[in-house]
Amino acid sequence: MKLVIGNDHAGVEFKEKLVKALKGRGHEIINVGTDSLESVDYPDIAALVGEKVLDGKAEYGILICGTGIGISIAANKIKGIRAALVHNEFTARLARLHNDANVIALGARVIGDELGLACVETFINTEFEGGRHARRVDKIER
Ligand SMILES: O=C(CO)[C@H](O)[C@H](O)[C@H](O)COP(=O)(O)O
Repeated sequence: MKLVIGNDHAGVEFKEKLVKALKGRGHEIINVGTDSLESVDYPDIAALVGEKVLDGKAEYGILICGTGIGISIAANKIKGIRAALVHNEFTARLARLHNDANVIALGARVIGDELGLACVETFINTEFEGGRHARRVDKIER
């Protein structure tokens, strides 16, 4: 699957591990995050990831900052982006099943490497359930 990943300075190490693991599982990764520990502003990264998802260059986006909070707030300002801050496999699954989220946000200073990878795999492998949830997602979009 084609995925776009973006991170700020707080998420460099976690991003590197995640990218390595995802590539190892056959995914194609577009990296628009920083690879340096020098401070950058997470809204700029959220914008880059949002653009790739909306352009169809990637099926899903992955966003990483220290907590996942700032970068998900920023991404959710972009029309058409539904970013879910996820802390476990349950919320990763529900973000797709019920919310049709197209971006997963993770906190590098919150989540462990293995759990973060499991969350991403669960997220990208879960289909939107539609039905009553489609009506609600439509209302969000409007
Ligand atoms: O978690 C974040 C935003 O929600 C960011 O990744 C930053 O780490 C956080 O804002 C702290 O910023 P700092 O410049 O690294 O102190």
